Amino acid sequence: MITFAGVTKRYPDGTTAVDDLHIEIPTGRITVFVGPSGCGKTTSLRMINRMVEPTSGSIAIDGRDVRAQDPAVLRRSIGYVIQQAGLFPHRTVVDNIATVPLLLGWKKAGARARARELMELVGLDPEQAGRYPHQLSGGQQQRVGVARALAADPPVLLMDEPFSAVDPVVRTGLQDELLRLQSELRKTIVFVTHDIEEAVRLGDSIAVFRPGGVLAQADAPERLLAEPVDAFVEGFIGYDRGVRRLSFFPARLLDLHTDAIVGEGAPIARAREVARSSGEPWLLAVDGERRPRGWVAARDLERGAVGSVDAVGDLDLVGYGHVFTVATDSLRAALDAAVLSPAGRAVGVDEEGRVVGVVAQTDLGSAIWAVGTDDAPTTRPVGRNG
Ligand SMILES: Nc1ncnc2c1ncn2[C@@H]1O[C@H](COP(=O)(O)OP(=O)(O)OP(=O)(O)O)[C@@H](O)[C@H]1O
Repeated sequence: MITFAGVTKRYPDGTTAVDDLHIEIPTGRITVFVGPSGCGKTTSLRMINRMVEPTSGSIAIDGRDVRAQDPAVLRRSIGYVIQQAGLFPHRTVVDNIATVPLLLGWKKAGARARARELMELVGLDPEQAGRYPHQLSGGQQQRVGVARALAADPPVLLMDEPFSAVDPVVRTGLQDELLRLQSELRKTIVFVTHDIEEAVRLGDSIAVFRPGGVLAQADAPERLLAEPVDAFVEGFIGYDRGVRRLSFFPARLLDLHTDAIVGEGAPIARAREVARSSGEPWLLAVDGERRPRGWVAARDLERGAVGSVDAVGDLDLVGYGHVFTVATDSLRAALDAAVLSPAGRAVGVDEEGRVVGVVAQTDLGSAIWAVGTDDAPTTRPVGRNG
C-alpha cells in the first residue's frame, strides 16, 4: 500500500500544488488520479518516486517512508511511464526496454532476452526490436514505454497521462491491453489522467482532485458516479454519469422475453400467431442453432405485406444490429444495443452467440430505474468495456 499522510507541496513561487493530501493506494490495484489541469495530479505522482519532494507530510510504500530510501534505488523499484513514452531516441526498442535491467547490473544478453519477452507481453512485434523510436507509431511507442517500465518487474507502476497523445481508437486498445496486463501482473498502479472516461474504465478506485491541489473525493468508480460528494465532482464527472454508471451493473439482471422468437423455418401463419399471442410489435427470427437472423414487424404479417412467401426466413428481415452477451456484458452494453436496434429491442445471447432472449428499450428503462434505487446487485468488473 502507498500512503500519503498530510502531504503538501508548495513551490518556491508560492504555488500550492498539493494541499494536505491523505490517501491510501491499495496494493495490486489501479488507482487513478483525475482532475482538471493544474490540480496537482502529476506533482502527487512524482512525490511517490521522489522526483518531487513534499514540503510537509510523508509518503510510505508498505509502511516504509520513501525518504528513507536513496532516490535512485527507489526509482528502480518503481516503473514510470509518461506521455509520449519518453523513449531514448538513439537507442533501439530492445535497448530502451533493457535500460533498467542494465542499470541493475544484468548482463547485456539477459537484459535483451528479458526485453524481448516484454515486447511479446505488451503486444509488440519482435521484428521491431531493432527499430528506433521514431520508426514506430505513437501507440507502439507507448507500448515500448510500458514494457520499459515493467522490465525490472517493479511492484509499483506510475503512469502519467501515458495514453493521452494517441488517437481515441489506439487509446482504447492500449487501455484494454493495460487491463489485460494488470489481470496477470497485479501491480500497484497509480495512473494520472484528466479524462474521467479513462479513469472510470481503468480505475479500481478514483481520486478526483480540485484546483488548489485538494483531494475532492476518493472512491470506487461506481460509487463516485452514484454519489459525487459535491457540485464540483458532479460537474467534473459529467452529465452522462447515469449512463456510464450502468457499466457497473450486469446485464443478467434483465428479464429477457422469449415469447416473440420464431424459427426461420416457421410458416408465416405460425409467426402471425406468435405475434398475436405475445402482443409484441417485433418478432426475432432465429436459425436452427438459435442464432439471430433478423426482425420481422408484426404489422407486416397482418397486412399481408409478406406476399406469397411461405416461411419466416424467406422474408426481407430487418438487421438485428449488435447483440449483448447476457453473462458477461453490462446494462450499458444492453442499452447501447437496444438504442441502436431498428426494432428498439436488444438481443441477448449466450457465449456461443445463441439467443437467450430479447429486451425492449422500455423494459430497460425499468431495470435502469431499479438500479438507481440501489437495491440491485453490482459486480465489478462487468466486461470493463462499458
Ligand atoms: N516547478 C514548479 N514550480 C512552480 N509551480 C509548479 C511547478 N510544477 C508545477 N507547478 C504548479 O503546480 C500546480 C500543479 O501542477 P501539476 O503538474 O501537479 O498539475 P496536474 O494536475 O498534473 O496538471 P496537468 O493535468 O495540466 O498536467 C500547477 O499550478 C502548476 O503550475
